[in-house]
Amino acid sequence: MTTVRATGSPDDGIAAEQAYVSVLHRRLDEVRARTVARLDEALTTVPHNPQAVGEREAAVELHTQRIVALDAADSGLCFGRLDRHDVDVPRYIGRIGLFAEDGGEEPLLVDWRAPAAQPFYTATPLHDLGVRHRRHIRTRGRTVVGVTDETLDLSDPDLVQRSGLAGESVLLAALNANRTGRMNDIVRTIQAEQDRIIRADHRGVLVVQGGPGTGKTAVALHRAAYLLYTHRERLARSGLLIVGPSPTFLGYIADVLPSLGETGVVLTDMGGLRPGLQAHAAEAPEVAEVKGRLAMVDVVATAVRNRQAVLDAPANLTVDGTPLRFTKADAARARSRARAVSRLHNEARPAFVRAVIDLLAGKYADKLGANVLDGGNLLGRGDLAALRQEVATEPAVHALVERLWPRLSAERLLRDLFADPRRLAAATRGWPEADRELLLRPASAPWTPADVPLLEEADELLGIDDSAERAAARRERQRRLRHAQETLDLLHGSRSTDWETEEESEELSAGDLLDAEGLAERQEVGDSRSTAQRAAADRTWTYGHVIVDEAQELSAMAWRVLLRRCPTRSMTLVGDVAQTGSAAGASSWAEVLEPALGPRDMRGWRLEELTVNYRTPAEIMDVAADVLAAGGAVTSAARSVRSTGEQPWARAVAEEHLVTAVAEAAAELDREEGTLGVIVPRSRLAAVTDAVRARVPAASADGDLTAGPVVLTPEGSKGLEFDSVLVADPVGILTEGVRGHNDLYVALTRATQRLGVVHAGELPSELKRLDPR
Ligand SMILES: Nc1ncnc2c1ncn2[C@@H]1O[C@H](COP(=O)(O)OP(=O)(O)OP(=O)(O)O)[C@@H](O)[C@H]1O
Repeated sequence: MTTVRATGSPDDGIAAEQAYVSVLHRRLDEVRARTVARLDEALTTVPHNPQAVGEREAAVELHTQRIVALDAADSGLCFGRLDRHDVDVPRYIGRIGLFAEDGGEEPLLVDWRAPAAQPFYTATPLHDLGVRHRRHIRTRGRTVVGVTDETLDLSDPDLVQRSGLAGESVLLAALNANRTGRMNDIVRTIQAEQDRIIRADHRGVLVVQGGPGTGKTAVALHRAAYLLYTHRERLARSGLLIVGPSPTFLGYIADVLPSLGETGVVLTDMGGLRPGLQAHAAEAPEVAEVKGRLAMVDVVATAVRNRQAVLDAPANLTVDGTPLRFTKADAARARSRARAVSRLHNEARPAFVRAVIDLLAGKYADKLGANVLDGGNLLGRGDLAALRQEVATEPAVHALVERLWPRLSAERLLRDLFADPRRLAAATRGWPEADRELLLRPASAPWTPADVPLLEEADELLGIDDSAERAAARRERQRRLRHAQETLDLLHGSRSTDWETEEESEELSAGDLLDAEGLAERQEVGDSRSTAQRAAADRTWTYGHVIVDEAQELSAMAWRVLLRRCPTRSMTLVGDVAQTGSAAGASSWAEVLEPALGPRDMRGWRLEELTVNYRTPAEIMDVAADVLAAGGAVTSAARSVRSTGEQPWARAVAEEHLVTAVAEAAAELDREEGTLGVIVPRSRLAAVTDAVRARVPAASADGDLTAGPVVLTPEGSKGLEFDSVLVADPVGILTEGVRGHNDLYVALTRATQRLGVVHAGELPSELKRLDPR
C-alpha cells in the first residue's frame, strides 16, 4: 500500500523543474552534436583495406544507433525525481543517462534501466529504499507542464492511504487517454510488480502469467529494453528475438522499442520466423492443432526416410550403348552405404551418388572387360576412372538417383507429403483416418503459421548438401591465395636489395608482416549487416534471449523451434492460459513447458504473475469475469484499476438484420473519440467487414489500426486494444471457437473505455450483466 500526499504548490515545482529540464535538453543537444560529428567523420573516412571497411561500418552503426537513441529520448526526456534521506542532491530519472561535461559524480540524468533508478518504481513508505520524496514530471516537448508529488515519509502527518499504485494520478491519466492504434511505452508509470519482472535475472525461462490488460506485452517490451541496456555487449552479438501472435500485433507494438531508443531486435510472428517465407494463410483450427502435435516429429522423420527409396523392380539403363541392370539389392546397398555416412538426408546424398556410380561402374567394367577378353577383366585403374566418369554423366543415372534419393528442400518434402495420400499414409501409420485427412491438401496450398515448425523440423533432418558451394568457396580461396602471393612477390620484387642506408634496410615491407594467407583473409569482405539483419536471415541463428508474447497459443511443435533458437534457455514467455484460443495451445503452463523444460522451479522454468488490469474498466471486467467462469476457467480475472461509470450494453436484433445492425452500431461508436474494434466470429468476418466498410468508409482494409475502425476475429484481436469495442454475435463466437469462452473473454477485454454487443436471438446467460439497449 503506497501512501501519497500532494505537496507544495505545483507551480513552484514546475518552475524549478523547468530550469533543470532545460539544462538536460541543452546537454542532450551537445551530446547529439558531438555524436553527429563523429558519424560524419566515420562516413568521410576513406578505408584503404577491407579491415578498415569493417571498422568504418562498425563505427557508422554505433554512432547511428546512438543518434537514434538520443532522438528518441528527446520527447519526455526526464520524467522523475527522487529526493533521498541522506543525500542533498536530487536524482533525476529519464529515458537515457546523461553526464555533465566534466563528468560529476552524480549523473545529470539516470537511465530508467539503471539500478539507481529502480526506487522510482518500487519505493513505498514501508520500504522506502532511502527515498523520502518522489516527483513525477510531465512535459510537452521541452516544456514542463505539471508535477505530481508523493511523500514516502511515514512520519509525515499529511499521509493519506491510497491505492498501492505508484504515481496514481499520472498512471490514471495515461490509462484514460484515447488510444491511437499504436502502443506507447509506459516508462513513466511502470508499477512495482511489473518492474520486478522487467529487471528479473535474464538466466533461465521466466513465465509471466497475467490476465488481460495486466501489461504483459508492455512488460515484455520494457524487459527487452532493460536486457539490451544491461547486457548490451552480449546481446549486440547474439541478438534478441521477440515473437508475437500476428503481423497486425507486430505493427501495433512496433513503436515501443524505438521510442525507448532500441532498434536492434528481431520482431516476428510464427508465420514470419522462417527466413524468406511469409506463411500467413488461414487454416481451420483443427488442422493447425494436428500440425502442432509433437507426433509430427516422427511424421516428418518418416517422410524423409521414405524418400530414401528402394526399387520395386530392377532398373535397366544404357551407358554409351551398354545395357546395365541396377537391381533392388543394388539400391538397398547404396542406401545403406549412404545412411551409414550421415543422418542428414541432403548431406548424405553425395555418398549415395558415389555408391550408385561405384556399383554401375563395376557392372560396366565387368561387361566391357568380359566383351574384350572373354571372361577375364584386364581394365586398369585409369580405365575404371574413365568408366566412372561416363556413368556419372549419364542422364539416366541422374534420373535414377533423383528417384531413389532426391535432393529435397523442406518445402518440397512437405508439399509432396501433404498432397499425396499414399505418402501421407506411409508417414502416419497408426493414426486415426480423420486426423490424417486433416493434413491432406493440394500441392499449391499456401503456407500457414502451423507449417513453419514443420518446415524447420524438416530442415533439421534434411540438412543442406552444400558440397558444390564448398568446392566453389575452396576454389575462390585458392584464387585469392594465388592473387595474394602474386601481390607479395610483386612487392618483394620492387624492393631494392642494394640498401642505400641502414634505416632503409630495416624498413619493413608488407611481405615481412604478412604472408599470403593473412593477406587473402584481409581481402575477404566483411559482413556489414547488423546482428538483427543477420539473425533474421539465418534459420540456424541462436539468440541470446527470446521473448514470446501470447505464449499460451504456441503448439508443442512451435515450442520445439523456439527452444532450438535459444539453446541457453534465456527466455521470457508472457501470456494468459485463460485466453488460449487455439486447440494446440496451453491450458496450463506446466502442460506445455514440462515436456521440454522439466518441472517448474527445478532449474526448468519459473513463474511470475501480474494481477492488476490496467486496460479494461471494472464495468466491462465484471461481464468478462462471468464469461471466464462460465467457461470453467481455474484462474480468476485480474482486478481492474479503474472504472468509467459507463455501462456496457447489448442490442438484440433479428438474425436477418444482424450484419446491418452491426454496421449501424459501428458507425455510432465511431463517432466517439478514439479507436474502434469490431470483433466477430470467423464465419461473419467477410460480411461484417463489407457492411462496416460501406457504412464507415474510413474502416481499415489491411489491419492498420491507426487508419480507422477494424473488423477482426477474436484470434486476430489477440494482444490488441481499442477505446470502443463492438462484439457481434457472441453466440457465434462461443460456438465456433475450439475454446469459445476464451475467445469471447478475449474479445470483451479488448476495450479501454466502452463496450457494445449486438446479437440475434437469446443473449447467453453469462452476458446477463449487459444493459439491454
Ligand atoms: N504501468 C503502466 N502504465 C501505463 N499504462 C500501462 C501500464 N501497464 C499497462 N499499461 C497499459 O495497459 C494496456 C494493457 O497492457 P498490455 O497490452 O501490455 O496488457 P496485456 O497483459 O498484454 O494484455 P492482453 O493479455 O489482454 O493482451 C496498454 O495500453 C498498456 O500501455
